[in-house]
Amino acid sequence: MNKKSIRDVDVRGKKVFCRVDFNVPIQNGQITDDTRIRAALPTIKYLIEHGAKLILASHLGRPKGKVVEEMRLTPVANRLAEYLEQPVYKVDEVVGAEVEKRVRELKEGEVLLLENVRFLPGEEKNDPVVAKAFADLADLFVNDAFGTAHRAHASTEGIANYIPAVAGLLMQKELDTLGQAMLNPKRPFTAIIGGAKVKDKIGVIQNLLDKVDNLIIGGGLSYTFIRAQGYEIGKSLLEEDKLELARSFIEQAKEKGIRLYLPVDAVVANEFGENPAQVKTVTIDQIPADMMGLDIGPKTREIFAEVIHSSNLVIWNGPMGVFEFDQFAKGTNQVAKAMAQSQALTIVGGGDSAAAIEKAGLAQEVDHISTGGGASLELMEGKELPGVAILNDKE
Ligand SMILES: Nc1ncnc2c1ncn2[C@@H]1O[C@H](COP(=O)(O)OP(=O)(O)O)[C@@H](O)[C@H]1O
Ligand SMILES: O=C(OP(=O)(O)O)[C@H](O)COP(=O)(O)O
Repeated sequence: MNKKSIRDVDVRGKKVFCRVDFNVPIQNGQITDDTRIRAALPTIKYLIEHGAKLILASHLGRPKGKVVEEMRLTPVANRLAEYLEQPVYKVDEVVGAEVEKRVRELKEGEVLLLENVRFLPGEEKNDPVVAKAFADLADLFVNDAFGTAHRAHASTEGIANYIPAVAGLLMQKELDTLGQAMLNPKRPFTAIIGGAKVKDKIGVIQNLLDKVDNLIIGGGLSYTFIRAQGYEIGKSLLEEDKLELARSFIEQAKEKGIRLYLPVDAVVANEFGENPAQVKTVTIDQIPADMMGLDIGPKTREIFAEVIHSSNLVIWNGPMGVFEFDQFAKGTNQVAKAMAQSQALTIVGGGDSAAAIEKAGLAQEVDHISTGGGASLELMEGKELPGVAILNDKE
């Protein structure tokens, strides 16, 4: 990495604004997977041990510029305090007089966590006023939020226009590991894309088509492709305005000789939820009009696992189904298992995919779990991430 890191600067006695990605899944006020909090610990501990006055900032979910009570970072502050075995002071605001006062009171080695930065409308707009307000709190900006490095927001990019900016240890590790894997990718190279952020992920497929040998598409994302193939998908997730694009990807894959694998069967339900009244497995051309696909079916699971076993590099981003509910977790679990058993270099990216592999108890069996889904995909496509580009270069 040609960017400066926290090891290249003196942080003692300095106020350090450290952007982390604490966007963890929370259900009923409880954190269900804290991988991202644990991943940020090396940087946080380094800064504490080296005498920084640490201001931590993160987003949680997509509150769209408004205060959403369930998206406060309080449970995160509590969990972090347990890991650090020291208090994590928490403010209920992102900027303002109270925040400034608490920052002034910070002593070396103490930690203050700001409220969810996306409560401010200016965060995602990368409003210079907000970026400057963040910068005014600190002497140094540390970006350790790899999972959000593909967003040019006030706390990930804008702030670096005003104060010195360096990478954290997680950011450095992610960039080095993923960069290394993509330098000379082992072949056959397989990418598995799933999940629900269709709009975000469909774009990366264009570039992946120039890199991979096999492309597997599952999860919510796959239904736009299944529809593009001409099948009825009932009430399944559909991104209508991406149908043309999906069609063109199917064509391009054919022309380029890339094997594109889409689900051939699905587990469908009459409603979205843990225990729908009707659940059944159907072939992909038989999805009833009043049902929705919530997982890949058994035949698809088998095919996807075979492709994984025959590859030498596999990147996986996004669950194959609504894995949060056990009866729709089989596809995701089978992919996780195949990844774990594979001899290939295996890289898992994304909050939910990481949570799924953690939940399956297979986290130790893959080569790298990236804390970024969209970010790792964009990096592997060859794009420069705005939250990295803005950091100070090594001299
Ligand atoms: N068939 C489906 N229909 C609706 N949602 C789905 C489906 N398959 C997966 N999902 C949902 O996708 C979400 C994860 O998507 P995404 O955020 O894109 O993944 P990641 O965080 O791994 O990048 C999960 O909450 C999961 O329930
Ligand atoms: O969870 C995240 O991304 P991911 O789902 O691609 O892993 C990051 O925290 C970024 O969140 P965002 O996609 O709402 O900007």
